[in-house]
Amino acid sequence: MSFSPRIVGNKPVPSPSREELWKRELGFDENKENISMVEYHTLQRQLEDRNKQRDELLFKVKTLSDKNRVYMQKLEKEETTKRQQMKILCKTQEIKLEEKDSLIENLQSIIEDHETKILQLEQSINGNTKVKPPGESTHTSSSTQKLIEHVKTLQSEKASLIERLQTQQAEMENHTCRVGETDVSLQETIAKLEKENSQLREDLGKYSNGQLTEPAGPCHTDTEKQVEKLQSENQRLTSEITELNKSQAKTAKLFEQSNEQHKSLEAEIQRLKRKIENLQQELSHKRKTIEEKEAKHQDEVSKLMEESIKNSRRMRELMVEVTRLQAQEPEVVTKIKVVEVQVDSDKIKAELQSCQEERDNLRTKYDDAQSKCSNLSTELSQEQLKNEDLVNEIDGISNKLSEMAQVTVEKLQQAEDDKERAVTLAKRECQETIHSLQSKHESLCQSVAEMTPKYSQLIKSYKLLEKQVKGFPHHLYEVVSQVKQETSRAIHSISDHNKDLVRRYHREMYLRKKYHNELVELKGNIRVFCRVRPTIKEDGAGPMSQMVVDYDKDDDGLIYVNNKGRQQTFEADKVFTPQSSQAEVFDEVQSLVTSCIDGFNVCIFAYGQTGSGKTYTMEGTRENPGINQRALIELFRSTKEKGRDWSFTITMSVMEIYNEAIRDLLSDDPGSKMEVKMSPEGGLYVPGLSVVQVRSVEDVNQMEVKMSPEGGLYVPGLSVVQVRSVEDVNQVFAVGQRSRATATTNMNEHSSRSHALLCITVTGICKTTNTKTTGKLNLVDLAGSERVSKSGADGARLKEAQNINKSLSCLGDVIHALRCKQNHVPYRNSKLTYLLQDSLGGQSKTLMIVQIAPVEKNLGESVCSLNFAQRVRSVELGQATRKVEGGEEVGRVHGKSVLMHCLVVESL
Ligand SMILES: Nc1ncnc2c1ncn2[C@@H]1O[C@H](COP(=O)(O)OP(=O)(O)OP(=O)(O)O)[C@@H](O)[C@H]1O
Repeated sequence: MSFSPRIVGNKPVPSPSREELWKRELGFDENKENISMVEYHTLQRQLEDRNKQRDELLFKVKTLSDKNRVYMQKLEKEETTKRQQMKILCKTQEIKLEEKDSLIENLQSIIEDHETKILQLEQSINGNTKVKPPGESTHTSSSTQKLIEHVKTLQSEKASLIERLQTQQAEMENHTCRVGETDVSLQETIAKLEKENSQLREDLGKYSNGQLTEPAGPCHTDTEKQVEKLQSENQRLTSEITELNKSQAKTAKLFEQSNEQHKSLEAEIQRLKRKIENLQQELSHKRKTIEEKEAKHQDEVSKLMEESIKNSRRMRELMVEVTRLQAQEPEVVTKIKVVEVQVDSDKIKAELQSCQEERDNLRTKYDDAQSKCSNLSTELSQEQLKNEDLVNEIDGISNKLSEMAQVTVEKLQQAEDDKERAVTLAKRECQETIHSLQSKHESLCQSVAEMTPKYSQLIKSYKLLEKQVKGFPHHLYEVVSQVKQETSRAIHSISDHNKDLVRRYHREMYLRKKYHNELVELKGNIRVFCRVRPTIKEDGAGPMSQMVVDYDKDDDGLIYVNNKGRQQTFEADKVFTPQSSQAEVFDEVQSLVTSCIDGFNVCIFAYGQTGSGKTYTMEGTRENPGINQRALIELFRSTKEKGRDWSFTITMSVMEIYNEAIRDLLSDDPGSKMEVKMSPEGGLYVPGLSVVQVRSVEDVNQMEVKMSPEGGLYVPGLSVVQVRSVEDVNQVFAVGQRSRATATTNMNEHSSRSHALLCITVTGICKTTNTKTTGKLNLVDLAGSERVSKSGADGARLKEAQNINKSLSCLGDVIHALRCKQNHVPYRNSKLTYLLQDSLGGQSKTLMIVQIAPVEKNLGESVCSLNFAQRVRSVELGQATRKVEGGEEVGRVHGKSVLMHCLVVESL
């Protein structure tokens, strides 16, 4: 330690020595001798200890002053509550006393009234004792004595009640004195605590005076810290005080309960008072009636007395008169006088008699009065008895009142005792809690000392966390904004991708349509389907009925035929197995059928040997219709769908080719043969054929064909029926079937040896552009394709077979010529090819359904049919074209609009 000299003013002042510094540090005067190092250290230690003690004392003072404050508050509270309770008690007692006084006064006045009344009665009775019988007077005197006794007892009760009231007042005073004493004792304790407090302060002052030079900063901060820590303890103490308050509230509750009981007792007293009043009123009323009756009785008695006095006086007068008359003399005079006297005596006798009668009457009246008197006296005695009962009742009520007063006094006493007990208990509890709190406080101080480093550590971590938390929203905001940006970027990219996908999808859709159209156009060459019928009972049993046909699971265009141990593979555009339904078959031909609406010529053949299922595929059964009916239904549906922009007309003709002769199956004369002719304009036509639009079967049946052809290919006389619904179609089919059946002897045989044709023409006119399209759909159920050698026919059968073979081979030739792109296509070699010229040409769509019977015995024919299909399949017919009038494609197909026997008349 080194010190440099200080400059004070202009003079250098030497730096204080180490000893001086120590002295200053320890708070000694400069006059004190220098102290050694050892002394300094010991004094420093002592100073530290004293500081500690001072802190502790300060802390204690603080806690004590706090406690003192709390206790003072508690005491004040208790005092106020007690004062209030005392006030309430005093008031209630005063009210009670007042009530009792008023009651006593009332009773006294009643008694006085009674006494006066009794005295009056006694006086009145004494006045009448002369005429009354002696028994009555004794009775009245006994009743009055009783009344007097009752009054005396009431007075004694009153005196006892007054005594009780006085004792209660004395008790009240004692209680107030006791409360005052407790107040004084509490104030004394407060004063003691204040004294202790002041003493502690003085001690503190002493300590602080002994350490004047000591820096107060750190000590003050420590105490503050301790104070802060103890504030939490104070809170706990306050909670305990609230508990104490609760216990006090409990005592208050008890007090309230006693008050309630007191109130109920008061109500009972009130009720009894009312009852007493009622009884008193009744008593006074009865007394009044008695008085009235007594007065009446006295009047009557006095009247009777007066009358008896009057009578006795008259009697005496009469007697005197009689004696006077008897004493009179001489004879004449006496005679006269005797006569007179006799007369007078007679008169007097009569008078006497009347007087006696009168006296008798009076006696009877007197007797009556006596009896009335006795009755009245009995009534009076009864009334007196009643009075006695009332008096007894009043006694009982007063007894009850006294009991109740006693009970209330006892209860009040009990309540007071309870209250005192509760107060002492609360005091004891307070003391206990103070002790426990002191011990708790000590333990808390220890725990606080232990907790401080942990607390500082916690504060550190809290500050760190606070910093992190403060920074968290900013960080969160940053992250959220980043995520938002990323998500918006992702959404934008997704939406862009979606837009791209939509664009691509639209493009794909467009391309798909385009390619589909191109495919349909490419498929405009002859397409070949193969359909294998299921085995039927006609196939029989045995080795010849073995299945020789198999299919490829992966390729529905391949069919395998087991030809005597050698498996032959044939290709088709689609192979229908025996399990394939009519609907599945139609699904595949549907697009071809509907292309007829667009103005394409379509021809669908069913090719195959007899019994291979051609008719089943084309016509089907009633329950399971084939391509013919389904095609028409689909045409109706599609044309209806397009009906908003287009108006369509569907017409149909049904015909057959048998032995190279065309027959109109809708005609009235189906047997008549028809010819295909070319119109003068260069087309084929049937000379003499009437062309008319028919709308129903009836139209067909009734029509007269009169129109002459205007040119082009036509079948003269061919019936053309417009159909609008499936019902129309069924009717037309029925007519066709009927015509076919009537013309032949064996329908089955006939059907297998003739080609059945259903020609449907769909004419559409666009409502907006006035464009007209005409498409034809030819559905042909060919005759059986079996070879003549196999059938072994001769004569007519041979001719039939030859014609069939001819037409089928012609069909083959035409297809071959088309395949080889020969200049000449031999359409005219058979009626069938001639009729199907439009549908087999380069601008048409052709479908050949090759029917196969799957068993061993049909193997040869099946292989032949499949070979034919292979031949046909390889033919290239070129691109199909639409037949549109008023459009670009009209020129390409103009002049070929009339095919076979189908003549189309459009009424535009
Ligand atoms: N796919 C099939 N499912 C069920 N039965 C069928 C099927 N194909 C054909 N048949 C049945 O086979 C029998 C012969 O069929 P269908 O008469 O159609 O032969 P077809 O080739 O027309 O004979 P035809 O040349 O003599 O007229 C019929 O009883 C028919 O019901």
